[in-house]
Amino acid sequence: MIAATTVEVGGGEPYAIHIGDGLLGDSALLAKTFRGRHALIVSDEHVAPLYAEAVAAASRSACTNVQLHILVLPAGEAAKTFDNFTRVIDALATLGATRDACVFALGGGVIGDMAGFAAACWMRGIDCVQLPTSLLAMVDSSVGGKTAIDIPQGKNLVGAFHPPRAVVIDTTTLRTLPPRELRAGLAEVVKYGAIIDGAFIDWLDAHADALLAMDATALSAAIARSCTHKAAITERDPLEHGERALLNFGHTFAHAIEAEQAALNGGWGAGLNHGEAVAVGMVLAARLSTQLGMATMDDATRLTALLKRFGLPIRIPAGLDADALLARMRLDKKAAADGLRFILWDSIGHARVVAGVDESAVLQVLRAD
Ligand SMILES: NC(=O)c1ccc[n+]([C@@H]2O[C@H](COP(=O)([O-])OP(=O)(O)OC[C@H]3O[C@@H](n4cnc5c(N)ncnc54)[C@H](O)[C@@H]3O)[C@@H](O)[C@H]2O)c1
Ligand SMILES: O=C(O)C(=O)C[C@@H](O)[C@H](O)[C@H](O)COP(=O)(O)O
Ligand SMILES: [Zn+2]
Repeated sequence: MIAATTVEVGGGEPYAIHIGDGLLGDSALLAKTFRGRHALIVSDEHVAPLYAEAVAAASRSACTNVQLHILVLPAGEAAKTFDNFTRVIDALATLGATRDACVFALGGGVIGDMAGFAAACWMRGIDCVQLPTSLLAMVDSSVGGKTAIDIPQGKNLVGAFHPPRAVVIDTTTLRTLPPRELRAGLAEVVKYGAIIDGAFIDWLDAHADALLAMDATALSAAIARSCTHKAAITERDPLEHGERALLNFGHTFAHAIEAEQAALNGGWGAGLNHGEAVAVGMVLAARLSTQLGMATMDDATRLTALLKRFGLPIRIPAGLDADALLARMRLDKKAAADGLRFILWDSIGHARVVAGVDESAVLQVLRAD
């Protein structure tokens, strides 16, 4: 049994991130996060059969007259659509959810983003408690309040900032997570080391085998350190006016890869998943930093080696065209009138926003892969 930890997120809308074993069944904890009588548990077809009943039981014992519904959506990136968003809204309407209602987002980042967006929109904003069950959702998507759905033109293009009421991370749910999804989550863990915590990269190097073997102590430590970074950055800059953009390291490339794969292969989720695309994107961002004379090639090589060790892809998938990827990047949310903005680094652990990046340098990096 690993000792439970809490990371507090301050600012205008403070909340707590609870990390520990078995927390989904902790009715006293759920009672603290739940104000009203209506509860909608939104989950997916893989996660709901495993964990939705535990959350429902805890909600019923937290509030004896709770009106509760469990909505089960298809799993995976292809489900992060307007249609499924509408299904969440319909479920809230059918439940008769009042302003003190709560949406419990039980699943990976897809469910967290989509259910969170519905909570942001219903009656202009009701509580959303994030109950992440994938490593990626535990270390990244459940914290910070970015919610969204995908549209054919790009990832997360329709969404809102809506901080959760609380985040409850039950680390025992990782026991059922498929290995590929564990590795995808490790990509976003590596990201924190890459952007602001070089010592974390040393730690990840030293604990890579333990993490891949699902060692509970190593995983809990990685989750807590990642959440602490994400909490601190999003507390200081909740709406991405500045520093928060660092969390987008690798994402200009990753989102272009994900969108282009979707266009060529018949929908979102084809090919690399988000974490895998971020791994490739971080390698490309590191190489672009070298190309622009900001950083040495040694740092890019070290990052690439760590991602490879975690079983993550490090190259653009075959068949994706460099010009098509560049065109996708022009709709990146960080782009502005002065052109593309990338998160690049001076060295491991020292990233910054770079505006007005020359497209020819980007193309050179894409073509060299
Ligand atoms: N809002 C943010 O700040 C933020 C941050 C990072 C990523 N994201 C978004 O998150 C999404 C990716 O999230 P993801 O990687 O969790 O993908 P996901 O939600 O598709 O989950 C991955 C797969 O694992 C399954 N799964 C999840 N937990 C499980 C468990 N405990 N046991 C068994 N199966 C389980 C899911 O059913 C799914 O098939 C992307 O859409 C990405 O854009 C958002
Ligand atoms: O929280 C953030 O800010 C991030 O950028 C975290 C990213 O890992 C995440 O993929 C996010 O959804 C990307 O945001 P977007 O604004 O580029 O869609
Ligand atoms: Zn991401």
